[in-house]
Amino acid sequence: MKMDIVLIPGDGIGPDIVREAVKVLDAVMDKSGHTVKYTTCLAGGCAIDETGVPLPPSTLEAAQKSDAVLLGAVGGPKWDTVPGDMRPEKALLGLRGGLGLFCNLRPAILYPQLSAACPLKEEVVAGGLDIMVVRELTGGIYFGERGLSADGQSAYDTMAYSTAEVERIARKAFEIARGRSGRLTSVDKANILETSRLWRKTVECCATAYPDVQLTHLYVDNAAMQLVRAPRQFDVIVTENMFGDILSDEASMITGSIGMLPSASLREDSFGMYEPIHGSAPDIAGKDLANPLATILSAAMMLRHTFKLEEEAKMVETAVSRVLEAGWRTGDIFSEGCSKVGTRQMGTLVAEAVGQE
Ligand SMILES: NC(=O)c1ccc[n+]([C@@H]2O[C@H](COP(=O)([O-])OP(=O)(O)OC[C@H]3O[C@@H](n4cnc5c(N)ncnc54)[C@H](O)[C@@H]3O)[C@@H](O)[C@H]2O)c1
Ligand SMILES: CC(C)[C@H](C(=O)O)[C@@H](O)C(=O)O
Ligand SMILES: [Mg+2]
Repeated sequence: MKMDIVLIPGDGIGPDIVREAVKVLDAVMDKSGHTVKYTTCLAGGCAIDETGVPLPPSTLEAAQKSDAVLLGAVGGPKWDTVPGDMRPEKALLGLRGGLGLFCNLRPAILYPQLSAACPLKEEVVAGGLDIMVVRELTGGIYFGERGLSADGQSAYDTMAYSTAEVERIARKAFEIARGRSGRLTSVDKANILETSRLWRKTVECCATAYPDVQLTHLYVDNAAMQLVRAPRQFDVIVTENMFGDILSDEASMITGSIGMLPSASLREDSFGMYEPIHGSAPDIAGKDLANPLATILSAAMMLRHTFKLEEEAKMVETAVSRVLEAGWRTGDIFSEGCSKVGTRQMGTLVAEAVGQE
């Protein structure tokens, strides 16, 4: 198979971590005989600096023509004062919205080797943790009308959802839950928000087609609390855009670090954009300190979801597991008795472990 992949390294640690994921993808190509063509494109702060806009039309076009996109991260203090519509983060919304990527999968898996890096008590996570957060990605408050009054003294953002938008993400979540333990938690704020009441009603309607899936509803504040009290009660969580953003950062820390959580942003066909859930981490950018595993695991999700190469995806995940088993850790997941490595060495170790017997 020939894969046409657009790379968008972005800002901060973005280039560091994408470089390591490419190392690992190349190792997979060597072992599997597939071939890949990379096209590197600008988005985010670096695109503002080069072209004056966060998402150059050429980047969106290249992404549209490709099979899949691997993105690092965008943003940083340098661009924090630019007007809202021109911020680096707008590039992400432009890509997600422009490519129609409504379904964001964020798997929070606690590798048994990383139990010491999990901040929760041992007994709370005993038996492991494997939660799939299904986040609606092209609607809600991120994409609603917003504004600032002329005198700068008031502002608004609008959260809007249609039944159709809720239905398509709910169906995805039910399908995913059906393929796992059959438990689905829908998270909303139906005690306050009209959009959440529509969300809940629509999810309930969808549920009738999935009698084998056990559906429960939680308010988002309770869900945030339950995630640290008893995270093992969750299997698949489905929620709207902003709640999913916040809950996935929280879930990531239970797995040891935000540097461990990959994501896939999907639509109905096989195209996808893959990125770690964390940001550009300006505090550690360019210092060889970033954990590249979330990006490497995002590349594994790309092999699985876009290219349907399950075996190759598992090769990458097994390689990560083996490197952790051997005690190698970046600073964010380090614990006593382990060996500390930098971004580059972690990438090299995983690439070397790919396809090892
Ligand atoms: N998808 C994206 O591109 C994305 C996501 C979130 C934030 N951002 C942007 O990134 C910038 C920084 O945001 P922030 O500080 O709130 O969040 P962040 O995720 O960049 O960093 C939060 C903390 O986690 C650490 N961290 C993040 N990724 C890490 C990794 N791979 N290895 C080790 N440590 C890691 C950072 O050092 C920092 O201490 C902002 O401009 C924000 O808008 C972009
Ligand atoms: C940078 C921002 C737009 C983005 C989001 O909120 O979706 C990020 O936090 C993420 O989780 O991917
Ligand atoms: Mg986020």
